[in-house]
Amino acid sequence: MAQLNKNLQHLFTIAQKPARIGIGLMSGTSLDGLDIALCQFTGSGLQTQCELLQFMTIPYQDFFKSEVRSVFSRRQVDLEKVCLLNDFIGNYHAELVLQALGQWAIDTADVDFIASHGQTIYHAPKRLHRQEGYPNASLQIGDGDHIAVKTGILTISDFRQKQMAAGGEGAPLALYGDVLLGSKAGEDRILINIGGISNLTYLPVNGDMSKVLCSDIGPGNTLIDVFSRNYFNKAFDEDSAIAFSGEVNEGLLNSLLKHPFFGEKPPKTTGPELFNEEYVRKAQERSGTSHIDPKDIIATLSAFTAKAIADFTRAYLPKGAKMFVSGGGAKNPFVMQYLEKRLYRTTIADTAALGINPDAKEAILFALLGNEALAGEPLVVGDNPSVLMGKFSFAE
Ligand SMILES: Nc1ncnc2c1ncn2[C@@H]1O[C@H](COP(=O)(O)OP(=O)(O)OP(=O)(O)O)[C@@H](O)[C@H]1O
Ligand SMILES: CC(=O)N[C@H]1[C@@H]2OC[C@@H](O2)[C@@H](O)[C@@H]1O[C@H](C)C(=O)O
Repeated sequence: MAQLNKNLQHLFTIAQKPARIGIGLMSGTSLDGLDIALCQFTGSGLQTQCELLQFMTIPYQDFFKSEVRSVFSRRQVDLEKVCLLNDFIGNYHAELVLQALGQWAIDTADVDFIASHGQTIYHAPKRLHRQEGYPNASLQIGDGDHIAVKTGILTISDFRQKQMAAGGEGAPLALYGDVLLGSKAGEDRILINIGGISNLTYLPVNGDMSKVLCSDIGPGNTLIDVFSRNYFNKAFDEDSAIAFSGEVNEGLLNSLLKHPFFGEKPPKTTGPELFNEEYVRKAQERSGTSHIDPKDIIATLSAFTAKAIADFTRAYLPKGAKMFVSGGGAKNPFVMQYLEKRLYRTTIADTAALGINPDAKEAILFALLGNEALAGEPLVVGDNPSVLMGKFSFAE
């Protein structure tokens, strides 16, 4: 029988290891930086044991942010810039991985794989684009071959395409990680991530996979960030200082919540393609609040994030479930307090209570999906696409 070539032998060896070291990379819609999670895995599927060995977020420089923003969630872009950024981001993320490994004093040869989300630049489920004959679509850039060649580490990337090919909207992939790491028999749980966009996974008390629900909810920090930048020249509303100094405008809040997306049944996905500056401006026009104090806009947008979560929870999830929050929004006290007030009968903690670092959760998710791509079996969770995701890039 012919020998497997070197790449396939390497793949085979890693796939058969009893334990694997993997790096998960997440660059989210907030564009704050690259999250890098170094994880050790034993087993796969529902038997997965995952230990977070190291984690860091390397903040992006302003130049990089503005380059990405020039194409991010925009319908009209400089196509050459998209092409350049795809390779540039792959290369740049590889450099950041090498930087992190250097700081942790870990040799690249000790890492079995990198699982990279890339940078979403456009997310277009059918519910958004509504173009006859076109499928659900989503585009993540930051090419995996560049990461593999530059780091010398087997890289798995572009996870969302397979999930869409199998009928999904390409998100939230948190479903798979939350089921594998977050379920606990005897406890009704809601795992919620408040990043640029907020999403949640409901994990039922009896482990009934047909009842698991994972969906985007609406804006997380994205609108708060945009308006903090525009009006206050701040990347975000740190510790809700601006929101606490303003007042929620109920007219604007109601207008923001009036969009068919909120009435659509979950699971559903969204992004800054919908929840953007124009969305807010239109809501302001409709509610006659175009000239209110910018502090009140920030307070209202923070309330919008929290109320959308509370409304979703009340509409679709059983009372009494415990809520565990992750993502940067968990550090926004205005959002958290508003949520606690609206869901006063719900116990709310951050995912640290489950032993999951709330900042690292999404990067861990991708490491986990990489581990599954190597050694797992497609997970069956209700009607959700049951597939292993990710494309393999070899270093040589
Ligand atoms: N101390 C803080 N006070 C208020 N907000 C904060 C604080 N720290 C972080 N944030 C918010 O969290 C955001 C970053 O969140 P996170 O890193 O979870 O987003 P992301 O991973 O890019 O998003 P997504 O999950 O949508 O892809 C910041 O842009 C900011 O809005
Ligand atoms: C297309 C895309 O990048 N979506 C992100 C975004 O950020 C949060 C929310 O919208 C979620 O659907 C998803 O990311 C997480 C990691 C997910 O797929 O679970």
